[in-house]
Amino acid sequence: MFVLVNLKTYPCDPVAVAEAVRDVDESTDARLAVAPQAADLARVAETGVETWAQHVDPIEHGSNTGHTLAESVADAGAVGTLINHSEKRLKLADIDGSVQAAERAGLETVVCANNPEQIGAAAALGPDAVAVEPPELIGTGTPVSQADPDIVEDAVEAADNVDSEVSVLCGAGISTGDDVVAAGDLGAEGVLLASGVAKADDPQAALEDLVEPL
Ligand SMILES: O=C(CO)COP(=O)(O)O
Repeated sequence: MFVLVNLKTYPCDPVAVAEAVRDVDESTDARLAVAPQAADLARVAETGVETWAQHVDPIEHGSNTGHTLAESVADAGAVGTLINHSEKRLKLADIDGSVQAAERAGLETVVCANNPEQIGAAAALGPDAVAVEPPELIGTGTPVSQADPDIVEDAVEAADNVDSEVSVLCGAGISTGDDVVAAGDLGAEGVLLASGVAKADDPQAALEDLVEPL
């Protein structure tokens, strides 16, 4: 299983969480990674943890003030990027452009979507993976893999119908090892999660619990 920890703009210490993710990664067969804010990418990557961006824009080098260039994200040490997170939604054409920009820069891509119908559309754009995250469950602590298992199974089917090479992750409310196991049982190859680790008093202990059954 792939466990991708999105730090959003939570007031955690990104380097401390990154070090915890790195240390737990060494003790498990699961693949762990962390997605800090763009401004924190370089110092997070310096810890040695697998580092992802939260977003890249559908642009090239040039006059694009305030945008996030995929090549700069890669130069800062990221190996992948989220695209179209529920909290950073893009137009379809821009999702397509961001996937192309990420691929141009050698970044792995996970395109997020709200439901299985959108997952099918996202898979058609050729990312490495898609992630289904029902917005109403994000940050609630109610895990999608238990509260809405159909949405995960339907997302897996929708992606498979379009392109069987595209992996499916799920996210929202996932905070325990049981939640991750349930996601895997529904066909997901990984989970996206945030508050369960980024807002935990002890992020390392939260991560150890998450990967313990994997
Ligand atoms: O949005 C998410 C991950 O990208 C999910 O957030 P929570 O794990 O806090 O529900």
